Amino acid sequence: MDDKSLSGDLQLFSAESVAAVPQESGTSFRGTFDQRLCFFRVTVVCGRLELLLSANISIGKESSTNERLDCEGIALKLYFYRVRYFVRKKCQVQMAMFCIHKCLKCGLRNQTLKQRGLSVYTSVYRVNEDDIKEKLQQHPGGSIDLQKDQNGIANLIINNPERKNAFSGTMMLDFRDRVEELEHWTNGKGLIVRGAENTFCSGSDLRAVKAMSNPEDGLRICMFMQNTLTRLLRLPLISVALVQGKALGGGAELTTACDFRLMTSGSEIRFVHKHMGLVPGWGGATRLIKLIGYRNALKLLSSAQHVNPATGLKIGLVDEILSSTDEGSCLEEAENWLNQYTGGSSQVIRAIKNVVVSGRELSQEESLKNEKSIFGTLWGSHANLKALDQNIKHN
Ligand SMILES: CC[C@@H](C(=O)O)C(=O)SCCNC(=O)CCNC(=O)[C@H](O)C(C)(C)COP(=O)(O)OP(=O)(O)OC[C@H]1O[C@@H](n2cnc3c(N)ncnc32)[C@H](O)[C@@H]1OP(=O)(O)O
Repeated sequence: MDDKSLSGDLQLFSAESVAAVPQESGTSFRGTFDQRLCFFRVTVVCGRLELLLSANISIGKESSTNERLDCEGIALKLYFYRVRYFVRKKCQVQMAMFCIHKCLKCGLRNQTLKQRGLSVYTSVYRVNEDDIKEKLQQHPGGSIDLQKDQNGIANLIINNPERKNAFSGTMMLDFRDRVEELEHWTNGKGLIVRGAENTFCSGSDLRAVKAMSNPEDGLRICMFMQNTLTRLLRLPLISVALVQGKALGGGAELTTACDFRLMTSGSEIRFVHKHMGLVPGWGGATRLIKLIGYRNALKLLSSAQHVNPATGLKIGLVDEILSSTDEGSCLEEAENWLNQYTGGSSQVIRAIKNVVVSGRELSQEESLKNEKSIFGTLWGSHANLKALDQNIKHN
């Protein structure tokens, strides 16, 4: 693994961001830099506030403006787009520019001065994660299991069958850790998200929900899960939710954080939030609208209706109805379905996911820039040269 740790002081140069960040607290950062991908993940710490940001970096030689700083002969420029965070009141920082100094112990000098990185996606927030971590730890049960195979396909398994795979507190923490592990899995191409023992997931563990039913904890859990599911959706892997049995509440929301959904006959997806006196809080409503449109999303959320495979297919929530129902055969079917999209070089598959996600999440201009940058990483690459050598015909 090429990752290097960085830490140091942080200077904020955008007037807007300076105004938004609490000035009384020292601002510092810690982070990791993936040298292979030129991808930088950093947690900015302002007192009790923590922002989790990720970006690629462009390395150039000029250094004159405020946003650039010459570090050991290499100017670093980090752009964080649309940084959103919450202190007591909501703040939004547009285009915060960070400059890093005294931190380049990682030998960036030896890097090629060529931009090779992944895109700069909008960042996700992370507020007082430690506070909620302590509380989540008090609600144990089940696990989130990750199996990665040699072909670049992983299985992420929600494993708490005694409670129909409801998410206990520790499972939420596990889930975040497994997603982080996948973020670092550079050979990966595809991901199947499924539940143990023939059912998907019944949402949050209601015992934990009851114990943390105050609004403060509710918001913290909501942000924690939004963060993790956003990271899941942005993984450079083609992901599929294999829905067997029931996907309820948070479980239904989880299906929307995958690129595709496959359902077995007899299974159902159901946004039961209305009946719980709630709306989705794990980002499920936001994603659902993108998947099935405003009107269909409004219908599903306001009726809390059961979505069976046929309805799911009709409204575009579901991509395929699987013919098998037993666990092993379903999994095999799901793997075969996914293989249609994950064949070939992992670099290319990951790049495809990258440009598609950035096309959806970024402005047209930002996405075009990202596409150019990703294109630049592939032009003349091994896969590209090999294809040229083979003189392929596409008829
Ligand atoms: C909506 C907000 C959202 C969030 O943002 O956090 C949530 O996800 S809240 C949770 C929403 N989900 C539910 O309300 C599910 C409630 N449970 C059911 O509807 C049913 O249990 C089921 C999931 C449809 C399964 O029904 P069935 O097949 O008949 O099995 P059982 O009912 O006997 O369940 C077995 C066992 O599992 C326990 N269980 C199921 N789901 C949960 C859950 N989410 N949290 C805690 N425990 C759950 C169920 O209580 C049974 O246990 P015992 O009663 O001890 O036998």
